[in-house]
Amino acid sequence: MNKQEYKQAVEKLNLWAYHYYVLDDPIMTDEVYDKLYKEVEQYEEAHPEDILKNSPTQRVGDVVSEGFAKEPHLSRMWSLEDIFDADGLKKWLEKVYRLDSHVTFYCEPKYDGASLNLVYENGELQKGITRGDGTVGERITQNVKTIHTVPLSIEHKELIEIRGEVVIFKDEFDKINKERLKKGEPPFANPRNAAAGSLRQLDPSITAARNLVFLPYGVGVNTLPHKLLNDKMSYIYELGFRKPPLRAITKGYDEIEAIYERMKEERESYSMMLDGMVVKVNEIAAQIDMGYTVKVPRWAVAYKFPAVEKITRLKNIILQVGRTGVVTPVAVVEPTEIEGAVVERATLHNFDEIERMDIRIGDQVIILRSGDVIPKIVKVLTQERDGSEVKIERPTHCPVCGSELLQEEVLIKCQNLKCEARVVNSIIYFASKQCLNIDGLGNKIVEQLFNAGLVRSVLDLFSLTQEKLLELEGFKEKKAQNLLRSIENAKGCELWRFINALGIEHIGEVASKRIAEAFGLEYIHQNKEQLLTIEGIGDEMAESYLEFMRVNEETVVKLQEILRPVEPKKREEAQDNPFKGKRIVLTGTMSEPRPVIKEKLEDLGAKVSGSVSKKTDYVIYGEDAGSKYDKAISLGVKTLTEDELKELLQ
Ligand SMILES: NC(=O)c1ccc[n+]([C@@H]2O[C@H](COP(=O)([O-])OP(=O)(O)OC[C@H]3O[C@@H](n4cnc5c(N)ncnc54)[C@H](O)[C@@H]3O)[C@@H](O)[C@H]2O)c1
Ligand SMILES: [Zn+2]
Repeated sequence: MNKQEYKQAVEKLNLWAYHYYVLDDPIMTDEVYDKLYKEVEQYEEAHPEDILKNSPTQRVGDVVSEGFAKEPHLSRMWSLEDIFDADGLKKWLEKVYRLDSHVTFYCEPKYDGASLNLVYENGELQKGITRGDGTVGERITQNVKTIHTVPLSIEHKELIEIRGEVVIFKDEFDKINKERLKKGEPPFANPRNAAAGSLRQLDPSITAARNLVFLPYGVGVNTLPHKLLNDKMSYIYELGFRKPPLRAITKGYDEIEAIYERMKEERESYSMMLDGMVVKVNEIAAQIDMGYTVKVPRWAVAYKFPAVEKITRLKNIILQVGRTGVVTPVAVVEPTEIEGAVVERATLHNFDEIERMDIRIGDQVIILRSGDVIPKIVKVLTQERDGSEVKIERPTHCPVCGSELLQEEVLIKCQNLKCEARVVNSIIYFASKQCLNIDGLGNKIVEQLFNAGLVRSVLDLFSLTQEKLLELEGFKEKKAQNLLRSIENAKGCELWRFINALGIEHIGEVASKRIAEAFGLEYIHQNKEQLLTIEGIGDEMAESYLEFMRVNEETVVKLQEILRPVEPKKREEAQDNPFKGKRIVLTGTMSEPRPVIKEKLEDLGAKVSGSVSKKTDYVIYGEDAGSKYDKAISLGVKTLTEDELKELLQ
């Protein structure tokens, strides 16, 4: 890098940082930002006389935006030095040991969210302030007060600044984005930007609706007597703040590496996004001795996890037609490795989204892969275009059957009930785990049966014979017998599975269960009024159900005769008890298997469901409770241990 390139790099970094911090809408991946940042740092080390005042290395990156009152921090807030691999850790440890060779290390997650400083005085929350430039932040107290995991008062009476990260849990993030897409609003690029954007809303009711969670990681001004950071943090958690999913005291390189590997492995299962692990000197006296650079503490470092966002190129768009006829665009991208997996496909949601992003074939894009979900395109790097990119047209005809497509709100649909893609996918769905769970009837086999003309509808499955199957490629006696047996085994299934397997639009597993419970085998002959008495079933669902039954009654009756689904058993009215009529969610490992406890609670007249919402009355948790417990806390839902549950029943 020469001086000219250095100047350009600083400009670039500042532009990217502006989009990242101020607009909460980054235009570059962290990986690329971090790489250029490192290069700038190296240049500055070699040429200290050239260091520009506005270099990102010279200041904490956030900018204080207009619209909020400025508020100075009582003590400075810092950023963190980043390291990316074992070598980086070794070098950092050498530096630390040169300053003090006796220290131990406190390791905890590096949460990917927005920093927040809380000022408590006389045990009351006085102020909530963003990090800003580290010295002055934005006063956002009203917004902060809407966050359930921020206690409004604490048992600690002396002045204290409690620092932490505001995050959005992953499931909440998915929910928000789904809702935004449904309303035709642009989805957030990632949970970090969603959290930062939600925190800095001028209207606190928007912040309140986003279910933000506060996770403390340190203190500023304080009078705490503890000599170890670990003890300080334990005290903070005791005050009513949320604990991290994993923290540990480590002695040195090997132990730090071990806990880093563990956290990296486990992070998928945590409710919040992490972008690394923070390693901090545990001894407070040593921290004070080591002090700070212009920007970061010398006693802490962020040991980053491999990036989940990468830049790649959009090669093409393919259209998939689902069982309901919805045509979904899927992006084909240049193969890119993310965390060990090669990514070649990514979701694009729908055509409104394609138009909103103005994504074109040939564009450079940022893709995000988190967990098992299909990677998403979160950003188009429009600034990188060279003019050769090609616009994407909305399809007018079904790519499979050629019939004209219909635009229904944000969805484009093939209306042809006989469309091959629709039929094949509905058979696949019929046989899938959450429906009739027919072993051995996956995508490939269904396509084979369809193409051979053996199965043109789900009814045909039940007239398959060994003879016919043996004519197919790859089918030997054993395989044919197994398939026929698993189809036979679907008979006598639970009624809800049967209803779910019909694939009625808007009627999923939960609704199917409720319909089965409410009406039993009378499920066909219901009217709208009766359907609407079921909790969770609204207008749209009821109408879709009725329309389906009207059109398909004959097939449904035939299927029922073949499959003979069984009704759920009726329970007797429970006697009065604290759980009667209550909505309950179970989580974690309990003294008995959860289905057993569920059964007992249902005998008491409780409704046990799988996900926590504001309407949940109790979350009962066992050991290793995870995201459901977290969600209960963030929503303010009452939680009970298994022992407390038993006590209430005595
Ligand atoms: N994509 C882009 O265009 C772009 C632009 C600017 C910055 N960035 C990213 O932002 C980062 C730099 O920003 P930064 O200066 O805010 O630093 P940072 O976010 O990497 O690290 C410091 C912050 O980490 C947070 N944090 C989370 N857990 C913590 C813990 N356990 N202990 C202490 N702090 C914890 C705190 O809020 C602290 O302020 C880089 O990783 C960079 O990739 C990206
Ligand atoms: Zn079609």
